[in-house]
Amino acid sequence: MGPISEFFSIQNTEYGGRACFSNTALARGTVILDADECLGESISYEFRKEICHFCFLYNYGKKMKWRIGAFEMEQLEPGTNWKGFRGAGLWFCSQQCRDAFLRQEHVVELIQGYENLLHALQITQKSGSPQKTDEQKLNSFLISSELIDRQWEQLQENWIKHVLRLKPNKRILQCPHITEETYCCARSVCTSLFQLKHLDSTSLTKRSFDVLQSNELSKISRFPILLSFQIAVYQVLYILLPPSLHSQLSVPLFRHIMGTEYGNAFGIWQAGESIDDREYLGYRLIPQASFFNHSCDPNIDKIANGRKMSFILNRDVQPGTQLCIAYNCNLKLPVADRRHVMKENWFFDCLCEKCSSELQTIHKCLF
Ligand SMILES: C[S@@+](CC[C@H](N)C(=O)[O-])C[C@H]1O[C@@H](n2cnc3c(N)ncnc32)[C@H](O)[C@@H]1O
Repeated sequence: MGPISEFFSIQNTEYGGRACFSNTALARGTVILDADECLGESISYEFRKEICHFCFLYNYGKKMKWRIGAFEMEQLEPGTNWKGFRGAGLWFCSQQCRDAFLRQEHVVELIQGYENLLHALQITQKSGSPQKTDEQKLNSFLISSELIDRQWEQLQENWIKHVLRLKPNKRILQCPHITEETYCCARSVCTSLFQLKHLDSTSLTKRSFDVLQSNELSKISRFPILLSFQIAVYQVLYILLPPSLHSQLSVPLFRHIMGTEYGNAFGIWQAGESIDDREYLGYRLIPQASFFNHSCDPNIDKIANGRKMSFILNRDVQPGTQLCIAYNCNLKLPVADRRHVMKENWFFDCLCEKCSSELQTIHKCLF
């Protein structure tokens, strides 16, 4: 994959896949990585108007003032009729953030994708509630990788072939009911498809994304209902993406996006509150920053500043030291509770140095 930073390299560990190790002795305060290239983000539906879509500012529930209107769209793409444009479900904290968002090359494709999804959500919301899903039944399936593969094969063999046989104007009828969750997830995949389409294939983000660890099986095994949810998101995108992004959508890429976002995404949190009190606002995927393992005694602090995420050493380290961050967990909890949080939220048994040594101590006391 090539180097990510001059300060560290990625190596295998015995306990938890790959991790980052310092190349030299490093001093406390060293910024070992500044990352601002996001491959996708998802803002929770209830907070969609309260978070700046560009810098992720959240101002204690205040609605963001800036939107994109038909006027801005006409400037971006003159000659297209933008009457009836709904703003693509985007809110910004300032004109600067809105303009920075609009300055992205080819951004009209992305806005068109968001707008289609928003339009479809609004139609579904007007048409009343969907048939109730039998969550209990869906969650009782015994999941294996073969079963997941089979479901996707069936989608390709049956549903996609059926849709392709229909006239384009009839395909919309095959779109599943869109919930707020489907909408948010589809939007996030839409962003990833857009970014991946326009990223240089040798860029660090692209190279990192390609080799991210997928947690598809562990997550779906824990919540089998997610398999049908993900298939529904795929169907929504298949029907609603504009042609420029539709051409990017394939089952393997979609599965990689969905499988990797779960274990690698960074939460977007309300700033300035304690870990137990702050609001969870959404998440974003920053592939080059996704090779840090978790430690319950992390030597790296992660600081979010607008779109940028900085990773800063909180102590001096020797060459070859593993550089770890803390995933979202209250580190003051006892070892069993911390490990429970990691298992429930991140689907792994934490084997960081602190947990290993505390577990050994408990073991020695008991036996
Ligand atoms: C964000 S990724 C970190 C990079 C990952 N190790 C890799 O090879 O791509 C998170 C995954 O790393 C592993 N991991 C991270 N911290 C760990 C820990 N303290 N104990 C065990 N596994 C860990 C888990 O498999 C987790 O799902």
